[in-house]
Amino acid sequence: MTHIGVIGGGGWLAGALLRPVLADRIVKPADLVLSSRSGNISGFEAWPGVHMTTDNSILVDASDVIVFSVRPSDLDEIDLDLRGRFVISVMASVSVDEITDRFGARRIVRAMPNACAEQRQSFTPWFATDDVRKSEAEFAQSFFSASGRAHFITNEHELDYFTALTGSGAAFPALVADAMIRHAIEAGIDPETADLAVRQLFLGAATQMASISDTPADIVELFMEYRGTTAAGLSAMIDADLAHAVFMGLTAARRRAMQGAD
Ligand SMILES: NC(=O)C1=CN([C@@H]2O[C@H](COP(=O)(O)OP(=O)(O)OC[C@H]3O[C@@H](n4cnc5c(N)ncnc54)[C@H](O)[C@@H]3O)[C@@H](O)[C@H]2O)C=CC1
Ligand SMILES: O=C(O)[C@@H]1CCC=N1
Repeated sequence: MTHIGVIGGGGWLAGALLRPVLADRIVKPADLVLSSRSGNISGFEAWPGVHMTTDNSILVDASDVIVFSVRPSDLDEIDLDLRGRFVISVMASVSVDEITDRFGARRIVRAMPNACAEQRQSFTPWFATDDVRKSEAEFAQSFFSASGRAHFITNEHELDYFTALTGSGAAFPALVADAMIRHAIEAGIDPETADLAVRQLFLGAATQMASISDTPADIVELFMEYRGTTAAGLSAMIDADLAHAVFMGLTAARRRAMQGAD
């Protein structure tokens, strides 16, 4: 894979995915074309060789790999003939069948990264149609590995589930973190310290959960066994059915992901 074109290359997710790819030299700046509505894309100042355009047909002509990173609602205005081309899509809720219907491409990788890609900490499940060549699948794996953990899956429907579970990135943990910060402020801790404390807590917790073999359920059990302050807090949260709220949230997000592009 040599030349990469990213439609919607000025967006949040595209930048988060591409900066690690450029930093790791998986793609050379001169081999990358980004399209946007304005043609002026910031965030790539470190790689002045990157090409930018407002014209998606120029991008397609210059690229071996065409990456779609626009919002699903922006697709209607994109009219391209991609028959015989290799396409990677990171768009939520847009199936490979829809991409084939709209653009004619059959060699499609569909992936669901999240915005933690910017910190190289995305979890990125990806699916490939049967027609995708080995070299293209290898490119997809290395492209997404630059920004986190890329994970090949064989069932496209699971991507809609992962859109809810992990595509949301920091959003769901941030909701819990914000509730903790607000509680700390109500308890009299100054807002700056509360913010610092909870961010560090989440960093420590995430680092620990990623590095030890105990599951999250094991960690809860371990603290419950102390029958101390943490167990008192955990018991109250379990009694308040925190898990129910999480299940409701993930179910709503999955339902939305399965509704398709609108
Ligand atoms: N932001 C996130 O955390 C995640 C986003 N996604 C998916 O990634 C896609 C992009 O999302 P974001 O980067 O967050 O959105 P965004 O709004 O930041 O970026 C989309 C970009 O596409 C550009 N664009 C729109 N129409 C265009 C056209 N015709 N030609 C060229 N560029 C065009 C827009 O100007 C914008 O810069 C969406 O489909 C979303 O579902 C998937 C997982 C996570
Ligand atoms: O919230 C959204 O719809 C997109 C897809 C996954 C993350 N962001």
